[in-house]
Amino acid sequence: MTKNNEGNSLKRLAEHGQSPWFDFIRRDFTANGSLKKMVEEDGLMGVTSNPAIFEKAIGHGAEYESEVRSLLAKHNLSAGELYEHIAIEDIRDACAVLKPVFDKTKKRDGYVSLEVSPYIAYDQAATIADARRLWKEVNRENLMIKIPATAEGTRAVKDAIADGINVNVTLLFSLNAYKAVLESYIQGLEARVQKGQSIDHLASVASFFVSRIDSKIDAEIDRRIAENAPEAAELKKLRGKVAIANAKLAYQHYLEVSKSARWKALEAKGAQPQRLLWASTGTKDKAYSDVLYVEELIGADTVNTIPPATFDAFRDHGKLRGSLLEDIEGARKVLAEAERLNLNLQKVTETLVIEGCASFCVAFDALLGAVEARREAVLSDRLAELSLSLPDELSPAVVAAEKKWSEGGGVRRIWAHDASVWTNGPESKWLGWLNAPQDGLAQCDAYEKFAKEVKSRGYSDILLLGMGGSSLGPEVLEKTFGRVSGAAQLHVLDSTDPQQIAHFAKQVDLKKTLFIVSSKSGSTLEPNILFAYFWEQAKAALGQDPGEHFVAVTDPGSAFEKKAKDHKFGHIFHGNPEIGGRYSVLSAFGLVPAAAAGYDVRAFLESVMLMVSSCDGSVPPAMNPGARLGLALGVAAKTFGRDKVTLCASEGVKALGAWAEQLIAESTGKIGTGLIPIDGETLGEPSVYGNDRVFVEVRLGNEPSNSRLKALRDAGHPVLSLQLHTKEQIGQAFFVLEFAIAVAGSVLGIDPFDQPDVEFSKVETRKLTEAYEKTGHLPQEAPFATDGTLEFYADDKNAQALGKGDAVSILKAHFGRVKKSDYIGLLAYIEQNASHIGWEQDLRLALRDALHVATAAQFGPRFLHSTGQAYKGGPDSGVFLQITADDAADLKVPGASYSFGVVKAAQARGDFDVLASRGRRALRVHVKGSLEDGLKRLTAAVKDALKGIK
Ligand SMILES: O=P(O)(O)OC[C@H]1O[C@](O)(CO)[C@@H](O)[C@@H]1O
Ligand SMILES: O=C[C@H](O)[C@H](O)COP(=O)(O)O
Repeated sequence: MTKNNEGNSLKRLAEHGQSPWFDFIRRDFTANGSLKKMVEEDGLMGVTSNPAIFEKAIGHGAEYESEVRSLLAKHNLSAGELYEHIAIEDIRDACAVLKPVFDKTKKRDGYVSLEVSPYIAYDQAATIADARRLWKEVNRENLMIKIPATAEGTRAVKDAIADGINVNVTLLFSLNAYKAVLESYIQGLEARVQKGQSIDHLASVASFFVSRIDSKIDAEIDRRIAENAPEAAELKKLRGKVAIANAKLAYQHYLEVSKSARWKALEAKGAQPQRLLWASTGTKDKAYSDVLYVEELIGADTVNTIPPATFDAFRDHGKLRGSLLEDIEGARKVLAEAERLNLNLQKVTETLVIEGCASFCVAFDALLGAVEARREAVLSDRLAELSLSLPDELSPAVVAAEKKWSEGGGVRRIWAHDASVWTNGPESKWLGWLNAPQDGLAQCDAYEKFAKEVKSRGYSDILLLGMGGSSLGPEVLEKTFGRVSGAAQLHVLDSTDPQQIAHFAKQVDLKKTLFIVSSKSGSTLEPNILFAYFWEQAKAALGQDPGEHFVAVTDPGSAFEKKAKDHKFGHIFHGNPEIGGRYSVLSAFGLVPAAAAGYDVRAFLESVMLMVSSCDGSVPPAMNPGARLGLALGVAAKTFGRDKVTLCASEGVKALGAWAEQLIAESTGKIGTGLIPIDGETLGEPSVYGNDRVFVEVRLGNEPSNSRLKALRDAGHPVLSLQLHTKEQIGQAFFVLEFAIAVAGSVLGIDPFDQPDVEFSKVETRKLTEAYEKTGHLPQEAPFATDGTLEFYADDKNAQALGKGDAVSILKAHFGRVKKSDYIGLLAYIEQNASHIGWEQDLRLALRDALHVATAAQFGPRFLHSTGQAYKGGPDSGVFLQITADDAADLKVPGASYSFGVVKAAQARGDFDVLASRGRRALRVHVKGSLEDGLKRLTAAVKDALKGIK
């Protein structure tokens, strides 16, 4: 059929039964009337979008900026949510412009297509769920949901059609795939008919891609011609021919099915055919006509979605003829020839689907990354910022890891609770922390009511009793925010040291103290015995049962919950059993003490939610602070041996380090691997560090960055900086670090949510306290050497390695065992007070500066619930000096035959036994008599010993 080639060629496509659609969308184009003009003047009958098209529009179009700003002014939205708001609005606007076409053509044309997330192209259930969601959200009858024609997508097409959703099936390249798609469409219609539902309002197109096939096949032809293949001449003849031939045969299949009795039956019930839509019709090879893939594919009951340049070109010089039915035999020959010449169209089309899905994912990543960048710019200093300064060797490895995570959907899988991110173990049961801030906001009324009540009761002090995750978070909050005027002072006690307990008991006014006993499990020894002690103290002070002055924070059904009920506690707050202790700060374990101390829990959580959204599954790893930080930490440790995570925080948020220590060590330090956190080690010159360090800086406001960090950066050490603009953003730091450590755990190949080695010390301790209960004393032990008031203890293996000399010689032998990339752990079972902290600092810095290794300065038993896991289960690079002492005074544990002093001694010995049983290099020094004198002597001996170590 030859037609007169005059007038607007685009408009005249209709004469051949073909509908021109536009493969483009952009807000200003719709808003300024350009789209409408095309409808009116060019006979435009539909619009298609895809992730790449939206990437170009939203990612680069300035017109979206104000919308991002106004959306964020009203809600906290993630990049994914922002994108969807914007895209849906664009799609709806275009739907409005096309609605007259839709009405005029009686639902045949006038559609606007929106694609499901490209990330789920191989997941039938997720695809259908996304299709349903988008269909509902957009809520326009002239919407088409685009679904990729993977095997899974093709199956989802049937479900979507059966649901009454208009579908545009995209990324179709092969005849076989097309046949399956058409079958799916028909089955979907049949399913509706069977259910007695109407089918006359439904529309579907099958987007058959054209130019991409030629690009692939032509490239192979060119390669073989360049290699002087003997069949070069025949190959050359196929250039630019295969895609069109392939499309023509697809159309033949369409015509055949249209004639079938099965189809006629549906047609009789009002079914519209699933038209073939020629996609990818922009000319990629400049050697071909710029309207090639329009001119050669004109035929009845088809659509061509044309990109802007091709649209203009066709309007300008496109020629019309009914090309689609021309020379079908010739098309068959082209394909047979391609087969004979081994161009392997089947393989090419399979590859193109995979590549198509992958490239839409890349485009979507770029789009979401661009939206996230806009979001960050708008939120500005309401959001903490992460910046990574990575040395040359580490940087590409981290970028590669980000790419791998992007391709593997790691972040999305975390949010989907997919345990295969880690070891495919029980991890999915420990991800409640991801939603803790949101859950906390939902419970804010209860926290606020509690806060009011605490205030109205006029407490002077709040004493929190707990260990590890139950104490470290509240401690950070107290040290960071301090006392709120008019509210009580929060104290956190996490020790069995009798001096320390007595000190706390003296510090508070027992009559006006609210006690918070925090224990997830409810079975941890320390909070239980501390509760027993302070219950008695409060009772004596108040002269009555003090139940109403006690609050429990514990997981539902725990042993402590029962105790709290029996003791008629004023409040019992439940934790979430799907959150481990070290991940619990943004749940009741942090929020209850925060509320009691008068902190604004709601504002705090609202700020955290901004970071939650930054770490969302929609934010590509390269832009996602949680993923970036975690990948940098994981890769630095795993591939470059930089496993000493050296924490360095501004004065105002310095307390964060102790919390981060537990998170890092207990989460990652196991099965011989892990990150070793180093907190509070004053920064030194680059010369005192080995290449096993990564520095994590947490900066607050305008507090200057530690000047030494610059020298460290210059010396090639990685510095990962988190800039907090306000103290409140410490909540954001909690979340981003939690996320990062989960990611690092994946890189290390471990389950970051268990703590397999902690239990061992508890067992050893229990054995010792039980022995005490029976015999009235701890099992005898003898030092292997004594020097004045310093007694040295160790297992046989360590003792033999250290010899029986004086303190200096033993310490020299012990620290002489330190090798490059080891770390030293000082584990002091003494009161944690300013003077002892200073003493430990002095000693650790002397060790670091002499031996150039990382040093950890800890107090027992507190660290047992924190870094203790890594010291036992992590890499065998620790050299430990345990310090114990005679207690100047002791305190009885009510209801037990032992005292706190005995518990502490048993804990130290249990800890040592496990270190020794793991073959760790460990030495215990016990100070007899005056502790202060003994500590001085010990420091002097260590310093002397260091002089003799090369
Ligand atoms: O809150 P709980 O159950 O008393 O546990 C306290 C701490 O003890 C540990 O289980 C380690 O012993 C930590 O993981 C936890 O934070
Ligand atoms: O639906 C339309 C397709 O997404 C589009 O035509 C793809 O074209 P391309 O191959 O030029 O990317």
